[in-house]
Amino acid sequence: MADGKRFDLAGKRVFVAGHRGMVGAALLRRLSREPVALVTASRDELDLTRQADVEAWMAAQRPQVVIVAAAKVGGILANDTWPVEFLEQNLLIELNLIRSAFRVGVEKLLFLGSSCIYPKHSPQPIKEDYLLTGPLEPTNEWYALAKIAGIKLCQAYRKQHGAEFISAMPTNLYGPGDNFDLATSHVVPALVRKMHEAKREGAASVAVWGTGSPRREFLHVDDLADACVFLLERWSGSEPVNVGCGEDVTIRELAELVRAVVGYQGELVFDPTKPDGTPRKLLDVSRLAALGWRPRIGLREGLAGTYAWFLANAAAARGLAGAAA
Ligand SMILES: NC(=O)C1=CN([C@@H]2O[C@H](COP(=O)(O)OP(=O)(O)OC[C@H]3O[C@@H](n4cnc5c(N)ncnc54)[C@H](OP(=O)(O)O)[C@@H]3O)[C@@H](O)[C@H]2O)C=CC1
Ligand SMILES: C[C@H]1O[C@H](OP(=O)(O)OP(=O)(O)OC[C@H]2O[C@@H](n3cnc4c(=O)[nH]c(N)nc43)[C@H](O)[C@@H]2O)[C@@H](O)[C@@H](O)C1=O
Repeated sequence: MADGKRFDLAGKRVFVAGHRGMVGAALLRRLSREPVALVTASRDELDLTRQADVEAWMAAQRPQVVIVAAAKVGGILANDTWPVEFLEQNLLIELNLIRSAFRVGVEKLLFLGSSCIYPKHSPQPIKEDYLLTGPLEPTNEWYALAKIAGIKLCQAYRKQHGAEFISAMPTNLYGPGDNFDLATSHVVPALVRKMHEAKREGAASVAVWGTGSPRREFLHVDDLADACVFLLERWSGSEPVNVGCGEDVTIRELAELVRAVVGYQGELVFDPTKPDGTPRKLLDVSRLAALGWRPRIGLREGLAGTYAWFLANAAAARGLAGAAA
């Protein structure tokens, strides 16, 4: 904790908003190891964009801890294609959850930002206080503005009311339960699916978006979930905390790694008509490291595990329902 005290999760009712998503599911796996009462609500049970429903549900369920892992999330093309949904839905979800958490006396709330909300040309590695110091990446400025508002709202509730609302800034995430729909997914699940299908069909090449030169830092979602529990117990500052692995690769290097993991023999063809996005967004993770947290899952090991999960769950994986494995 910024002030040294440790928040004790034991015996608490913990609401994981967005529990069916990649991060939410990882949080359930991680929290199942803690003596807590897990509280969840699917979108059918509770549409988090509907204020009155969220207020009524929170008043009835009275969670003591809330992790905001629910959001409208997508890759670079999805963000660029649907600015209204990425701005509007994320503002509504975070406003409803943060506001009703305060109204029902939630003891601690963790909000998730993202490395992509820092200024496009931040000095590297990116420190938490670089937020709002320059123009955003145009492809996801809508999502970024919503996320920045969420961080600021948590800071406002702490400043005005002393609320224990904290924020984390995860880097690019991947792992089991990711979204494999090629139109809306992030790069890792997209390349895993494309190379798997190319291998199965004997295709001579696989299209990789952009030039391959942008650099990205990738953290396995199980490491993120562990960092979230760590921060709930040990961080009580107003400032967000970067969560990453401290190293990055080019998209070309990532594609070559995925090709090796999938066992695809064909060519990679780079498509410069697709956006590269931010040239680099490596996080400075010294604040989290100073608290004593380290990631455990390396990229190659994590990609292999993700592909294994994909093979075992292809028929049911999001964006793949019914697709032949
Ligand atoms: N993936 C990444 O690389 C990164 C993600 N993050 C952050 O982590 C969090 C989770 O991301 P991730 O797990 O990848 O995203 P997913 O899309 O996998 O999960 C998002 C979850 O939010 C739920 N949700 C969305 N809208 C609503 C709604 N209106 N009502 C109820 N539930 C809703 C979804 O429900 P349903 O299953 O029904 O669709 C889903 O379970 C987000 O805050 C994201 O910004 C931060 C950095 C990187
Ligand atoms: C995670 C974080 O950051 C996200 O931004 P991003 O990191 O640019 O997201 P991305 O994973 O979609 O792309 C990473 C890079 O990879 C290249 N790339 C190659 N081939 C494919 C491909 O087939 N699909 C995709 N999606 N990208 C590809 C792509 O061109 C780009 O250069 C935000 O949208 C936002 O969601 C956010 O919170």
